[in-house]
Amino acid sequence: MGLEGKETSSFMRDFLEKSDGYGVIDGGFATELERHGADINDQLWSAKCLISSSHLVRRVHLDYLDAGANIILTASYQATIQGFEAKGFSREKGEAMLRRSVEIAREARDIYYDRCTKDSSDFMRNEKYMKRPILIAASVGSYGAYLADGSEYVGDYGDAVTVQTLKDFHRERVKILAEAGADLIAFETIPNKLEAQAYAELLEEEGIDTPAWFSFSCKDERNVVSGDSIFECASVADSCGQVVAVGVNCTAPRFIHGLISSIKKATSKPVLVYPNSGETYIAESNQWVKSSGVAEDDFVPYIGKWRDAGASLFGGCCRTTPCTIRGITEAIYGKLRDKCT
Ligand code: MET
Ligand SMILES: [Zn+2]
Repeated sequence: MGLEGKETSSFMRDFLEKSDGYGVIDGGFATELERHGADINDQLWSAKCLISSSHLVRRVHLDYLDAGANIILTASYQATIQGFEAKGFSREKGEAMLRRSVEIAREARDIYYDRCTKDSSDFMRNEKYMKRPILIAASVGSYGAYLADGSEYVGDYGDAVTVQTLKDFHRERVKILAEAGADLIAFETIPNKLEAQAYAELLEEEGIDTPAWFSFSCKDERNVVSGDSIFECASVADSCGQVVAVGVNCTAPRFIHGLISSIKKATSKPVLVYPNSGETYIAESNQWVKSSGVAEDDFVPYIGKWRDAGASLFGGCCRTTPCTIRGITEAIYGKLRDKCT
């Protein structure tokens, strides 16, 4: 049975209230695995590490928790039953790996809490902060991410792909992740309105009671990568009862301020932003390149401005690191502490 509407809608607000009004999301996950030497140049991308490097997945989760994140996303972004099957795994094994992604993140949270009770060596000596609530968000990448050709940065699936195609593609995975014990489902890097509609219908049809967030990848201050307007996309998220936060990820920092304003016009749900480093992904060469003439790898100084514009949850996406997240934590909670004293 689904949660009562009120319960779902207050989920994120309750969490934010317990976290002094703001949330810190983790940073780039796949790119951080890569920085640790993982070879993820693969159709499964970060999910390849679920097969043989769960220790590294857990380590990256822990690094983000140590940096102050209070929401961590699982390594399931590009983990799909179809993708595992294409690699020769049985359906059961594919499903087990999806569940495993949630389990590893939960293990990291347990280890983190356990360590915090024994050790207070970090800058977060504040006991209240160390015992902060931490949410595990099961990451769901778009259909374009499964295609593994950079489609999530283009958003044009062609006429043959309909809402029904997308619902059928995502259905089993979303059900498994919802039942695996995640606190919420993070629909990430959504490239068009069609996929947002598919997710909304799917959540409704399956009566999924795990709260969800919808996060879009955008190409400028007003439009998601397909060209659909962020206002319309955020409106789809707004009308879905299970959606507890709406925002953007894997988008250049320079567009974030304008995007927050557009999203605020479409919804009163909490707004989340976790931009990438501002570099552009080139699918053919599997490389990230600097956008011409713009230096913006450090967006931490803008966090206060984005907060003033109305965002409540902040983190990083591709090519951001635990160092970025530490900066965000200090920007948010440092300021709040000043306010209280
Ligand atoms: N949570 C995913 C990651 O950081 C999002 C990737 S966006 C292409 O790996
Ligand atoms: Zn990203």
